[in-house]
Amino acid sequence: MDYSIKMMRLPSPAKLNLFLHIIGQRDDGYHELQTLFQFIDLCDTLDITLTRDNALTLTPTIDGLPSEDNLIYKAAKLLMPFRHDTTFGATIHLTKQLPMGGGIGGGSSNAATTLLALNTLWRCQLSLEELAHLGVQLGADVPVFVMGKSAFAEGVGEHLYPVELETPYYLLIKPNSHVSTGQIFTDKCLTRDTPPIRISHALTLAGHNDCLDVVLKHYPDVNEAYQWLKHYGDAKLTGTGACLFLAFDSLNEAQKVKADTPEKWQSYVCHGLNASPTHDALKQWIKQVDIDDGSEQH
Ligand SMILES: C[C@@](CO)(OP(=O)(O)O)[C@H](O)COP(=O)(O)OP(=O)(O)OC[C@H]1O[C@@H](n2ccc(N)nc2=O)[C@H](O)[C@@H]1O
Ligand SMILES: Nc1ncnc2c1ncn2[C@@H]1O[C@H](COP(=O)(O)OP(=O)(O)O)[C@@H](O)[C@H]1O
Repeated sequence: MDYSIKMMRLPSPAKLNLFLHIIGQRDDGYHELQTLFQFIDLCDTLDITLTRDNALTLTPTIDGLPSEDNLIYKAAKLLMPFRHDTTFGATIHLTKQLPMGGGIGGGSSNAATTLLALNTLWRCQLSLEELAHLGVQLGADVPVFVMGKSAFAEGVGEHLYPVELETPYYLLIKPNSHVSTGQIFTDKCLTRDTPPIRISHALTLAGHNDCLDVVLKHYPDVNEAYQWLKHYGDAKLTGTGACLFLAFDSLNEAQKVKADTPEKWQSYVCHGLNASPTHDALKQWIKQVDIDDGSEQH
């Protein structure tokens, strides 16, 4: 297989936390969670090209985020020691669509997509479990994107149990606030003692988000959006916010509520997914490269 001048375009999806229970706190201050992750078909796009210059180039620069701090760059750096050939480098172009810092995991998803793409292009041959283990150093949400399946998660999000969930349409609303995850987890009023549930109950339980009350208290704009969305059904917060979501059986119903959404908030209609589209696209790419190489040899 000739990977010498290969270019890959992969989607990098967002996630929702359908519920997020805080069941305790570790000695190092980190909170023990039980959460249900589902992907949605709202995605960034990464164009990754293999180079032979042992360098990493990331474009464009995101305002206020130096390239070295971008999780894409950090993920690529982590994988460098595993390259088949030390001349391998990469250029990566990010087309950002996902709102940042909204609890939908865009940065973690971009990191996971980078690990998956470069593992193939650089012929590192790491297993998904090994990539997830590397990725958790960058953020607790990276492993679920690496593994690529909707999952019930425990620990800080690294113990994953794949599950098949219903796949409704969602209306996703991004209030204008940027919620600080650290601030929410250090709030004295945060509920940290939700009784643990068994995985067998994860799919039947309505579930809740223990961060909701604290986020609503600190961020009036999120509170306003939540009170508004609640009129239409069981509105939920994803992660530590600021994004809110509501499930619908039909696309039409979701679009109707989107049309009513005040313009001051970004809103999106999307579809729940049980498998990450990154993995589907990567499989397609590998198949295509095999076909191309086969036809070149004849
Ligand atoms: C809450 C979740 C749920 O999916 O998602 P997001 O809202 O970020 O999407 C994640 O677990 C977010 O994990 P992660 O992305 O690693 O958190 P960071 O932003 O690095 O955390 C910022 C700070 O929050 C605290 N923190 C974070 C996670 C956790 N389980 N317990 C904590 O106490 C720590 O003090 C940490 O330094
Ligand atoms: N590629 C990236 N995309 C988005 N955010 C990134 C990226 N790399 C680093 N970050 C940083 O991570 C923070 C959290 O981003 P994101 O994953 O979008 O939100 P959340 O963790 O709330 O779901 C951003 O505010 C930004 O500073």
